Amino acid sequence: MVTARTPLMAGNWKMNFNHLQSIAFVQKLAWTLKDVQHDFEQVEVAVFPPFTDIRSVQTIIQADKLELEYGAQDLSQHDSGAYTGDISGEFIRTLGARYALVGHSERRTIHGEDDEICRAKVNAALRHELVPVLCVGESLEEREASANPADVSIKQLKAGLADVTPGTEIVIAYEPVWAIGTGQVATAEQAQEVCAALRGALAEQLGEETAAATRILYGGSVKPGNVASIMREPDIDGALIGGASLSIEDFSSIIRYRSHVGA
Ligand SMILES: O=C[C@H](O)COP(=O)(O)O
Repeated sequence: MVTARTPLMAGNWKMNFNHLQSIAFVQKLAWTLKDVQHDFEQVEVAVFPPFTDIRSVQTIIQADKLELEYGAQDLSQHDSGAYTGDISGEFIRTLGARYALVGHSERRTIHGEDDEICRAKVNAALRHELVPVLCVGESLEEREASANPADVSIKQLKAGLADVTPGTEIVIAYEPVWAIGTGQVATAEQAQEVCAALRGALAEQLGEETAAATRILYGGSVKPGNVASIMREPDIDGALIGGASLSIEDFSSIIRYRSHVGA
């Protein structure tokens, strides 16, 4: 059973793997974790496939009774109607998904999603009983221009959660844009500094109790070699993993960070 702040290792596949590849990957991941006797009560594992793979991933997880969770990489802020190309939270929830990413930096920068859209998408996810994973983080220019590296993330968090009420389950993912896909991971101290500030902002907005129960993930070039030091930080409750989540070896090693020497 997943309890508050059970570490969450979330693999964001981005636009990788077609539905056939997704079936093979999920099966192999499950076998690998079974072989190493992964304890799903200690670390929750979730995958975020492209929309077209979600049904296949659901079928494998249900048929083999796997303890993996899954979610969508995005969702529409609308529920139904004339929104060509959009996918509603209701469709995603009907496929058994638990999570939906909102405001990933690639959505913000490539698709122009601003804080208002993210706010509407967080609300749409909650309307359909999906747990929104709100992604926040600063670009390199923003980090260099600001006295406080957490300023941009706090602004994005407050805007995205503007309509959320205390006690609601949400997940925050801090992803400094300069660390995504670059191999340039934030140091554990840099990540902790911003995640602690985000927890403070959550306390201001939703109260101490909700802040203490909310998982805050770090994302940006997480690999088997750096995950243990990141996970030692008190305000980091998991990782949102891009590139390394496409390799069974790397992703399962990240999931098993507790077994790393010195972890
Ligand atoms: O959603 C995942 C992040 O964008 C991190 O991607 P990355 O691990 O390839 O740097």
